[in-house]
Amino acid sequence: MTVFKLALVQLAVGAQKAANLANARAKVLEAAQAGAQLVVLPECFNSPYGTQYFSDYAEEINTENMSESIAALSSMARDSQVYLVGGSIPERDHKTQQLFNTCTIWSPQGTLLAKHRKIHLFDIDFPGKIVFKESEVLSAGDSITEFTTPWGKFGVAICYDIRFPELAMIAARRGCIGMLYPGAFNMTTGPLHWELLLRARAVDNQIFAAVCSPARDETASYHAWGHSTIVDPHARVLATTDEKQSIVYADLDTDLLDSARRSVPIYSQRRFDVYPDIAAKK
Ligand SMILES: O=C(O)CCC(=O)C(=O)O
Repeated sequence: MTVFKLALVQLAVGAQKAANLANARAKVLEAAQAGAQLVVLPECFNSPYGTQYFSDYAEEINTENMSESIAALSSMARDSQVYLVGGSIPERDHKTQQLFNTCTIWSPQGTLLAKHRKIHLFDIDFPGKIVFKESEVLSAGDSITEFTTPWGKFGVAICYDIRFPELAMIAARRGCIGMLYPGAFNMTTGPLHWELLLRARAVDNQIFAAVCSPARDETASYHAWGHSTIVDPHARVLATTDEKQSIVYADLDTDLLDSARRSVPIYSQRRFDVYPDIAAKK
């Protein structure tokens, strides 16, 4: 049996970047103190969420010459000795000047393990409820992201990416034991789909899945749903919260992967003679 502790930091995020970074650092250290070995921060944790903010808060991701948020992430991983999925920040590509919504993933030594640029941009028009068009300012990433820990591999994707089951399916079939999603759903699609999508990704693939939101700020232009949640390979909710700043913890037992897959053996029942295996390497 291998058990490790996952923590989701549902962070209160405001307009001051330095305060957001200091708060993230304090909460990551608190999670590590409580025994967490893998910690996730929310989507857009260094800036308020909104297309009007991305350019002002954007940073280049350069480990040779670290900018404010990148240096903060590296040192919070190192000082707390955890694997850190660093939520996301608006990234400015040095060469093209394009902006991306990007998650960086850090080792307990503070080295960059991987980076995920949000692949599916959040462009929705829910009449009378919410219109949001990330593509007005952001460009989309074009690669699938995973990283390795002592407990197994994890796939990473950002918020709206969770609606595209292919990413979790590919990660799981390539051996990932879980999907980690920094996210920031809203007051319309949060109650409708947040938990449903997370549990669907888990049950489809019999993996762990977790989604980490910012806390809700009623004074901000975007009201995040909150409710950061961790589910197991049976798609049971292991831990969740409300809309306020908090840390959500769960002990993940990797034996559950085998037991879920033995009980409902979809891994050996797939019919790639009838439909293609989208995870097959071309
Ligand atoms: O898919 C949704 O309903 C919300 C997605 C979102 O908020 C995002 O991608 O940032």
